[in-house]
Amino acid sequence: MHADPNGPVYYRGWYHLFYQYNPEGAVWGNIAWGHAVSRDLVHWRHLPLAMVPDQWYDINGVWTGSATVFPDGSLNMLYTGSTNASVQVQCLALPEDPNDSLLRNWTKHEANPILLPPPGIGDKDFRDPTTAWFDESDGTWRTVIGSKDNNGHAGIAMVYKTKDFISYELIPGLLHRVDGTGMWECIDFYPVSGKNGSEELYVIKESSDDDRHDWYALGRYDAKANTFTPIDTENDLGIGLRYDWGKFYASKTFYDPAKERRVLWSWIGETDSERADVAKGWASLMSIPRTVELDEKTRTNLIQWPVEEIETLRINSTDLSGVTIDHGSVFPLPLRRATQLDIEASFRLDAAAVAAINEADVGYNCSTSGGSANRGTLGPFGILVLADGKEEQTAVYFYVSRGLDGALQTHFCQDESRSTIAKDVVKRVVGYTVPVLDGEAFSVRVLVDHSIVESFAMGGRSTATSRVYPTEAIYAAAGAYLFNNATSGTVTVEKLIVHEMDSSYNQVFMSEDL
Ligand SMILES: OC[C@H]1O[C@@](CO)(OC[C@@]2(O[C@H]3O[C@H](CO)[C@@H](O)[C@H](O)[C@H]3O)O[C@H](CO)[C@@H](O)[C@@H]2O)[C@@H](O)[C@@H]1O
Repeated sequence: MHADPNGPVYYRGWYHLFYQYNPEGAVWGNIAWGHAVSRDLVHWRHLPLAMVPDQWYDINGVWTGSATVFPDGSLNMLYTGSTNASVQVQCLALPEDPNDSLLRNWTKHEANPILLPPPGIGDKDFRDPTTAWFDESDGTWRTVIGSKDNNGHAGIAMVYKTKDFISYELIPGLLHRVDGTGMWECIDFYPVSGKNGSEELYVIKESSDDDRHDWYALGRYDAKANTFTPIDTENDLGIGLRYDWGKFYASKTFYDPAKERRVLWSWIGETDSERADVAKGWASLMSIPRTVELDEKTRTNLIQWPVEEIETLRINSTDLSGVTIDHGSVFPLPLRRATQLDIEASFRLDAAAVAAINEADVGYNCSTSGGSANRGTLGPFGILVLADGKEEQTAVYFYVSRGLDGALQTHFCQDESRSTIAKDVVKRVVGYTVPVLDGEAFSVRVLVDHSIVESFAMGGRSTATSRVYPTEAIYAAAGAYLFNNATSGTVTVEKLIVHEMDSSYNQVFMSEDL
């Protein structure tokens, strides 16, 4: 099985993805670093393991880490080792041959471990160093390490400074702390642009060991004071914004200098049983890589979007724009094949129906309000994918409600409850509210690939990823449908373009790939 993406980096023409990997089975354990490379983020070649647990300081696992690229183009890797006594320590690894653009062999530094848990921090609560950044004020590199403080069950982020990546000094105070959020795994910390001269903000992300979700907050970083301050305390880290409302954990970003963008990857685990993983001999996927930007229109959230290279897999495209769907109806899409799709859709509600709802409907919640079967005045409406027209379907939908203040509120949800008739599968309805600004249509992009649905609402303001295991809605029996399950009003499908997607076969690296 594989898990967390590690040390993603662009090096000498190749995108590198390392990842937590158990070479010995389909369950977590014996953690080494798997390694794959790509020229385009779409076609991948597997390389031999980059690092294995072979030293006393990482014999219980070569855990998560990050790459740092220096101004001269060289790079290093910081990672967590789980020692022979299961203490979490930080370690340094360097490419054995910097001229090898494939970065096949790594040397663990002789000074390892280079950092031990500081006083007051549990031996098992000190892991996952971030990519380091350079602080001009004192000429040191800074890296963040996540932990927890049992006093208040707080998640905490500590910053270390170093000149040589061998000796470190803990900067007094904490970069950030939020009570009640528990251990912060796999912290990420990076600036997001201020385009058009607007102020740059910072993103801090933690993977919550308590609830296994990736939470982020937007805020300001004061390097001198060593503090991150959220722009909105109600959306502080671990309590407000999530990268994705579905299955999405231990993610990591890197800056891609080739295309001047920040790219995000995540571990998408299985939601069926461990027994099923063992039977099939593998477990988990990596998400489609996503670009991450600040939403300049709202400045309250990020925008995530599949990297543009994914579009090279588009084959047949069908334009079905302009359809109107009446309330209480389902419309089958005339597609040749519906197991691998990239769907671009936008919807407009009947203005009269919107004006007609006066009563506040504040209690709507994707997870607890009955999913796509529960009918309201303005929703649910959207798309059914991996659907056989009978028993199996995954619904991707919007539901619009009116708040106590009279304003409309839009929920973007993904309903897995009918995704399979198989037992022993976790099936939920996931999702949350998504900002929709005046005049905007309800837009969604849905990527479907047999057992995964990755959806991006409102240009990427909100996303939801579901692992699904259809047993009937497969191959030729899988279809896609538009639906409007509202009790009144029509929905006009302003745009609907469905692209069939080609497969991207990933193979072992061959010399001719060079
Ligand atoms: O692989 C270690 C790195 O992965 C991270 C984040 O995913 O920690 C995962 C974590 O949980 C794994 O082990 C659990 C069993 O102990 C298992 O239940 C779970 O499914 C696994 O993902 O690994 C440690 C140690 O077990 C545990 O505290 C974490 O939750 C990351 O923090 C590690 O560097």
